[in-house]
Amino acid sequence: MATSPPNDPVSTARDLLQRARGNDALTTLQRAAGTGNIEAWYELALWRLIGHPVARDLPAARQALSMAAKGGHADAAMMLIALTANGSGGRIDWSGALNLLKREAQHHAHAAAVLKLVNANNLTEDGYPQQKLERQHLTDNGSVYYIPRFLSHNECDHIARAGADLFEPARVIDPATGRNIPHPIRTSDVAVIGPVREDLAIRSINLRIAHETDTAVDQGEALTLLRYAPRQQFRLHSDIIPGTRNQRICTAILYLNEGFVGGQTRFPDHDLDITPRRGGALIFQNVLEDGRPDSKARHAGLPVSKGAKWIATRWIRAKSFDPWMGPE
Ligand SMILES: O=C(O)CCC(=O)C(=O)O
Ligand SMILES: [Fe+2]
Repeated sequence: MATSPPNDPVSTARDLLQRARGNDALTTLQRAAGTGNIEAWYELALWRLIGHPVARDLPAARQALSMAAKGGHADAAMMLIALTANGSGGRIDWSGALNLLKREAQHHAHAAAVLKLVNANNLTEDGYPQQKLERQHLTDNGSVYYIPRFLSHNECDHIARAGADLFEPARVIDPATGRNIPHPIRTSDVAVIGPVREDLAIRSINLRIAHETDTAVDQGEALTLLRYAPRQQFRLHSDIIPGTRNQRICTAILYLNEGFVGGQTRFPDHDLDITPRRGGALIFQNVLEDGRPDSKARHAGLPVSKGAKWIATRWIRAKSFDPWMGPE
């Protein structure tokens, strides 16, 4: 049965795409965008970000987001602000992004909430903290340490919300069969808070992690949200990636909640169990001074037996890491 043709340009374009008429789809959107249709600009921006059905072009994506944002598109504005701050498709520009957010906050409640989170911190003009936080060394050589007041409770809630709609069960490709199978080690649900979702509250947290670990912010992989339901766990493992040229030198685990049963982070070789406390950050080195993997850094997220455990992990590489490239 024939369906009646959709009458808005975005639906029309998507419909054309479904029928493998990519060029017509693009023309439809570009025409609509030319008449000031902000949904068409937004859709064009998404295509440029995703890299389908057109090539990925981050500067062009930002241009399109800017057009949509100027017309009042709230999601486009938030994405533009994220990309401006993290330097996707342009130079890193915290203060430019903050100015955009201040303007946006006058019209949209979500932007106002993010601005409030950012303003609760005393930041440099590049968005970094002014000083380091109090830390507790858990090993003699300082390879594992804990920062009890790393996040405010509002920041914990914000991180949890920033990725919650993206949760999916952890999976890996089975090398034997090539099939996508449940992850044998990590049974939690995972959600990656990538560069497009790195709003200024998330960005300021990523900058804080860089500051505390004496690393450059672009060494960090995207902040990843993990949620463990009862019986879920992260079995004993090392965060090291075998054979990579850009090793995960250290890891920051942010504890977003408490009140569940179980779920401690255990380092068997240090005889260390860390009980998650809301707002705390556990940071540890995965490599020795000479850069070789530290076998004692292996650790586990013990099974949760009651309630849900929420954390956010940032794995930090030896050199800069491009969040727009897939895993190597
Ligand atoms: O859940 C935990 O406590 C450990 C998480 C972990 O090992 C990781 O995210 O790499
Ligand atoms: Fe780990």
